[in-house]
Amino acid sequence: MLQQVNGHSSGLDAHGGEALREDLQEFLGQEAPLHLLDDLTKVNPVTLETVLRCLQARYMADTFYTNAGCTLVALNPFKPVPQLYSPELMREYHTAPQPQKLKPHIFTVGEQTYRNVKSLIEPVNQSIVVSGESGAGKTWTSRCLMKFYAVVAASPTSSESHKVAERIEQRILNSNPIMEAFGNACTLRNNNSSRFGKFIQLQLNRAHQMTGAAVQTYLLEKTRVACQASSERNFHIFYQICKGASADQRLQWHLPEGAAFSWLPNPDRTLEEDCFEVTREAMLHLGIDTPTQNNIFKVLAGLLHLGNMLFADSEDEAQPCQLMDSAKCSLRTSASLLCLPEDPLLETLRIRTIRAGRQQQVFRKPCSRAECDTRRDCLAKLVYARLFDWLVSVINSSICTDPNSWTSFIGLLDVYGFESFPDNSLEQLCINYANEKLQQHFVAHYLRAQQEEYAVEGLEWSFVSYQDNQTCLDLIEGSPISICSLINEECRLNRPSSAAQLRTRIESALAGNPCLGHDKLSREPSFIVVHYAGPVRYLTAGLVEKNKDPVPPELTRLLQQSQDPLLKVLFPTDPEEKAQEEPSGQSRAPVLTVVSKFKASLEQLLQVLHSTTPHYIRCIKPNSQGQAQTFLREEA
Ligand SMILES: Nc1ncnc2c1ncn2[C@@H]1O[C@H](COP(=O)(O)OP(=O)(O)OP(=O)(O)O)[C@@H](O)[C@H]1O
Repeated sequence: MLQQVNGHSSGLDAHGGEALREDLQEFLGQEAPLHLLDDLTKVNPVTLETVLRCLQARYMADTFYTNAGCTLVALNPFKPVPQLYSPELMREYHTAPQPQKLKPHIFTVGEQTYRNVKSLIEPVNQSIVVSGESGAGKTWTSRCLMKFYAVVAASPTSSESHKVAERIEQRILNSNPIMEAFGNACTLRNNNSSRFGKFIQLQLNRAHQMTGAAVQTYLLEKTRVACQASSERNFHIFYQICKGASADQRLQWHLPEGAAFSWLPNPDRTLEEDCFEVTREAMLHLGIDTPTQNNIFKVLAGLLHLGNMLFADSEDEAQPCQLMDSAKCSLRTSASLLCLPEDPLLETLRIRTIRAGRQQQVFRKPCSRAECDTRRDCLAKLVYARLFDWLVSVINSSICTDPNSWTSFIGLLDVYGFESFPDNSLEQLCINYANEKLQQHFVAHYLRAQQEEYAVEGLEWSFVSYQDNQTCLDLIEGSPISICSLINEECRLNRPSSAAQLRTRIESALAGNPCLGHDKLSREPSFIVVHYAGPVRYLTAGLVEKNKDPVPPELTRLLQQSQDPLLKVLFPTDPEEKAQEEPSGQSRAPVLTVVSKFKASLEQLLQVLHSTTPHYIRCIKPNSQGQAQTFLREEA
């Protein structure tokens, strides 16, 4: 990133432009050795064209890792390359006197990080930030790094401690199939797409052996339980139980072969991720016994039947909507699987209770068909999200050790990449906000720190102006007014406001920010945020409601009545919890919106990252079809 004074200027005056073209031609003329350039900073001149040519040449030569200064670029091979991840190779990088002299690899990053911990130079704790778009290989890379540490952070001398490390290592590795079964899904971009972010803290003792780990997850895409985009699927676990259940289990869970579920689209598509046995095995290893597993799967089957409960429009507004004839059986089955009384389940879905007046009188109001659907979906999302959090806590209690037994850690961050769809909403806003924060962290750490270091050392160099994304972050999260504060304000005031009004409020309050734009041609009310990775158009419709993520208290109370052992754990009848569940507008407690919770967890994460020495791996998807040996530059 740093440019020497005597090097080639990037300013394109007439002579400079000519010089650059000549350099470019000269560079591209040497096609043959291009793939041997193992550091993109050695590419000269550094242009999009030359960098992509270099990566392409390396990809075609089956060389998937390239340094880019302090970052490692990882190209997704889209084919198995077992020799690249063998334990022998791990040991080779681990024992090399100077691993950075070996070919670029994620193991170089892994080993460098490990040596940093051993060196005890502050900050001792390390983090590896794995970034890239969906399907680029972040989860794969994180998994490989975990395997690397499981091998190199085990003690070769003491067989007892080796066993302990292996046990912990195996448990840590076993957390992957569970989290992927419950948190990953097949999307248009990736058959095994993580629908949540995660930070794994690998904990090391004084002897630098792995003694435990802790997982923190971020923003599970729970809407997927009840709503899947066309050609996408629900979370893998639903397909696993439908495909992998035994005849006996099918009877117990009411899942006859070929049963159709509205929340289970594309069931005919079989993926390697559909392996129920792998999930069950991993759960067993982490201490989730067979009866508890069966309980989990029974509840999930209950949710599938819940999804088949379709309501008909009510002719009289004063009367509750009726269930469609075909859905009556689904009500019965769902109620029985969730151990809920049938009538209260139906009533809760179709009748809203409102408290009003000084005495908080309770009124019952029949819901419209759309409201019934929303309440049904909300019930499923509520159960699934709590189940996911509970699983993460079970995983943590199985892989965590006594806080006194570890002294340092290596954190692996696998976050969702930057997203831009034709229509974007709150989910993308949060994801892209997280990416802006990480980009800022990256910029601050490498570019600014290094340039300042050069200045202090008096080295001769020319200042490279880099894109600082503070303006964009001010727009999203700044104080006192930002997009986040404005949508939070709408939630707090709980006033009726249309999508158009929200757009106007955002546009007028933040007009001065150059990162805010608007799409004149857009028919739906929207605003544009010019992110570091490109402009994204967000629709304002539904933003406030999604941000509130309201859970009608009747739904929680209903689930607290369940006789199912798992649901009893997920929905305890704790008075404090009851108070928290009060919907916005009825409670005096400050509204905890999706955005404010996400912002708080992001700030916590950044604090952890700031306290560590960071390392970056940027995963790149060479084509969007997932094909090996294909590098499509226009898509990169
Ligand atoms: N190093 C690799 N070797 C072989 N195949 C790989 C490698 N990295 C990724 N893949 C393939 O690419 C697919 C997508 O990778 P992965 O799931 O890690 O992407 P991701 O960046 O985590 O995506 P998302 O953000 O959607 O979760 C994998 O399922 C695997 O088939």
